[in-house]
Amino acid sequence: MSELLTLKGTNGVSEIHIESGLLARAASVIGETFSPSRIHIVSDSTVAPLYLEQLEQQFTLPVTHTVIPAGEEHKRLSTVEGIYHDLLANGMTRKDLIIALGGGVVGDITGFAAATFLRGVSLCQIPTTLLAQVDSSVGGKTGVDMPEGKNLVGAFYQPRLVLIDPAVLATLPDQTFADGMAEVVKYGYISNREILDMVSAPDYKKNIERIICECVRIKRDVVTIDEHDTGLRMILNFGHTIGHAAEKLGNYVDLTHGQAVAVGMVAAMRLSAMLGNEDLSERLIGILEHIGLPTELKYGREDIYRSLLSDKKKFGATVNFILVREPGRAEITPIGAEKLHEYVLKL
Ligand SMILES: NC(=O)c1ccc[n+]([C@@H]2O[C@H](COP(=O)([O-])OP(=O)(O)OC[C@H]3O[C@@H](n4cnc5c(N)ncnc54)[C@H](O)[C@@H]3O)[C@@H](O)[C@H]2O)c1
Ligand SMILES: O=C(O)C(=O)C[C@@H](O)[C@H](O)[C@H](O)COP(=O)(O)O
Ligand SMILES: [Zn+2]
Repeated sequence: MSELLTLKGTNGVSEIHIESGLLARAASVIGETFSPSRIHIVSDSTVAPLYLEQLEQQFTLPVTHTVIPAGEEHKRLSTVEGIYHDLLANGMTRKDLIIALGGGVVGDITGFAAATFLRGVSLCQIPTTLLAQVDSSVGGKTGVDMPEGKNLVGAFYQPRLVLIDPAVLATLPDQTFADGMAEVVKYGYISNREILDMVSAPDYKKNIERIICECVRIKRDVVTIDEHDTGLRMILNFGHTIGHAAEKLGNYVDLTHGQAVAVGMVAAMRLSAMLGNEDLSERLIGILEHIGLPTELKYGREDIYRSLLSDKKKFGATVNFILVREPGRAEITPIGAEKLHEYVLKL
């Protein structure tokens, strides 16, 4: 199975290749797109020992790298600063190429470094987690977490190339695979209910390539319509308003992003029911349990409410909340801060 999708963004076209075994011939695909003088690869301390050498040895031009410590708690500005120093020490110029080899953390940090270093250097994403393959490597959101909240500093910056090799998922721990499935379930609820049937099957992992292609296609279509998150793109935030609040309360270590999205989607379904819509939380909980994801918020509701006030969908005293009233279709619903407070306390 091999798929090529394109996404037209304001800083150019993003080509997204999906094919098992692609990492082994990444340099030849990269050579068809870029002609840099040098390449700098950013990876993390778990992914680098598994895949960095395999990638580096394919190039004949100078290749350097930065290996950052693995983990969400390192998705912060000081890590980006370290990458800038390595880029400068290795003489990277504007015509050169930066590659992100890793999960969503490496992708978001490296994307932000590429967007800002010398005011913009070409970027290739090679996502190695399911979450990064179905979501974070596509669409150009880059950035870092702040103690005050999730992803609060960043930039929109499209990678010129995204190389998705589902074969690298073979080394993922089960829990990290499940994290990616949280975003897959999100796509099912916001856009294509057939995904929900696929992931409910006992052997859903067998269909993972098909699932990846469908999720990437949905993300490509949404981002093409609203690259800068001013309207439709907000549906990709289903489960994230409360999810991000929980991630921050756990100091980015107690819950993974995927786990936070899982509990955030259940909370969003319950909140939707409080607004008079059909309660869809029971099936969602069943699917998440089948995948191995948590479903219940472990933090005080008042703390959750305070924490979600840093959400990027808040405008004045209103938060644009993402609701699903029927599987496969999401709605952006403005909720006043006072009402939201009342609902969150009842979750
Ligand atoms: N930019 C976006 O549009 C977007 C979308 C969704 C999520 N995100 C961000 O993505 C991040 C979460 O990404 P994630 O779940 O990939 O986490 P992650 O990058 O921390 O990766 C999870 C763990 O898996 C390890 N790993 C990665 N690939 C591996 C492999 N092939 N084999 C074995 N281990 C491997 C990593 O080293 C890490 O320890 C969050 O910061 C979230 O905010 C961004
Ligand atoms: O690409 C998007 O848009 C998304 O919302 C995808 C989310 O899965 C992702 O976690 C994103 O980083 C959240 O965006 P944010 O703007 O709420 O930080
Ligand atoms: Zn997400």
